[in-house]
Amino acid sequence: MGNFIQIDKEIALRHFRPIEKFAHKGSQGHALIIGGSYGKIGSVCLSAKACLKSGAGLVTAYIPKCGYTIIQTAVPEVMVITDDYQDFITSVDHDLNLQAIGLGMGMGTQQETHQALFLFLNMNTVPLVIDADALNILSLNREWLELLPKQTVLTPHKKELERLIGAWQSEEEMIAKVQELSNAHDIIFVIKGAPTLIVYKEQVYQNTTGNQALATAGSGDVLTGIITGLLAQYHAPFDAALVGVYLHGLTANQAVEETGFNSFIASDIIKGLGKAFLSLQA
Ligand SMILES: NC(=O)C1=CN([C@@H]2O[C@H](COP(=O)(O)OP(=O)(O)OC[C@H]3O[C@@H](n4cnc5c(N)ncnc54)[C@H](OP(=O)(O)O)[C@@H]3O)[C@@H](O)[C@H]2O)[C@@H](O)CC1
Ligand SMILES: Nc1ncnc2c1ncn2[C@@H]1O[C@H](COP(=O)(O)OP(=O)(O)O)[C@@H](O)[C@H]1O
Ligand SMILES: [Mg+2]
Repeated sequence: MGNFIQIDKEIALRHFRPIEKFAHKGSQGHALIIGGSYGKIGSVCLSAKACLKSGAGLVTAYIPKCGYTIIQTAVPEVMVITDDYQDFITSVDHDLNLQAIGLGMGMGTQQETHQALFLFLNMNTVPLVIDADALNILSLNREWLELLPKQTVLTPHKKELERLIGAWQSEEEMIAKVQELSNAHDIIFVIKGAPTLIVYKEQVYQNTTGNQALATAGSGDVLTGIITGLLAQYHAPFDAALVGVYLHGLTANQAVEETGFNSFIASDIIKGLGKAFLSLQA
């Protein structure tokens, strides 16, 4: 591993913005989570709940109709807008006043969803966190990177990153290719792994929290929700990514005494966020 800036408690504290005493849900920002398809609505439930439990004031989920009862039952605090189509997203229409949007989890890569993403990116100006299938669709339409707002946060795991930038022979080559895209489009990359790296132009940060308990379905969906929740609270995108990655991993460090590495699931990250936030005090 190169000599990267280590994301520890001191660094995370420097980039963290506590909630003010006289905050109200309107001042804590409104986030939109866009994703889901038949059989993968859970990824949006996880992401939306993580977004709320990261302090966002309001969270709305934009999902296909099949997920309506599921998410309203699973996460009653989250408001819902449904696509016209039953099983996957075919257009993204909303007239909400938003501070952050997280998208891609469980979205699938149907042709109609490609079109929906293209039209959405052409009209969107809200800060974005892009994950999972939205990344996979971007990989098939690389020219759409031009449409992203400045300082958009991308959160690929290694396979999603390979689809986006092509294969690499070394970590140095991977980082060089990522920095090229980061500089060209003003993009923040959260390269999820063990450990996770955050690359933004010339800067490379390495997370110091997390463990193999996180190798479980939905843990990346939860991270997208956490980063989107911090972004909705007016953190700068880089700060939201850095603090989100730090807290996400910290929940695993703090939980394994009880769960072990095997019995820690993505919902446990959400459950552990309170304790992780409490640790983030001087
Ligand atoms: N409850 C729900 O609704 C859930 C919904 N989910 C949703 O499912 C969608 C697909 O997400 P996904 O990451 O599973 O699929 P995809 O990108 O095709 O990767 C598959 C292949 O890529 C590799 N690979 C995977 N991870 C890697 C890693 N960390 N590091 C390195 N390599 C890695 C590995 O390939 P292999 O190594 O086997 O060649 C694997 O076979 C997405 O929208 C997500 O949000 C999930 O979040 C789960 C819970
Ligand atoms: N062995 C590990 N050590 C530390 N973090 C891990 C490990 N395995 C997975 N993770 C973390 O878990 C998350 C996995 O994300 P992802 O593959 O997108 O999950 P999903 O798509 O199922 O939600 C990433 O944040 C990654 O850094
Ligand atoms: Mg993922």
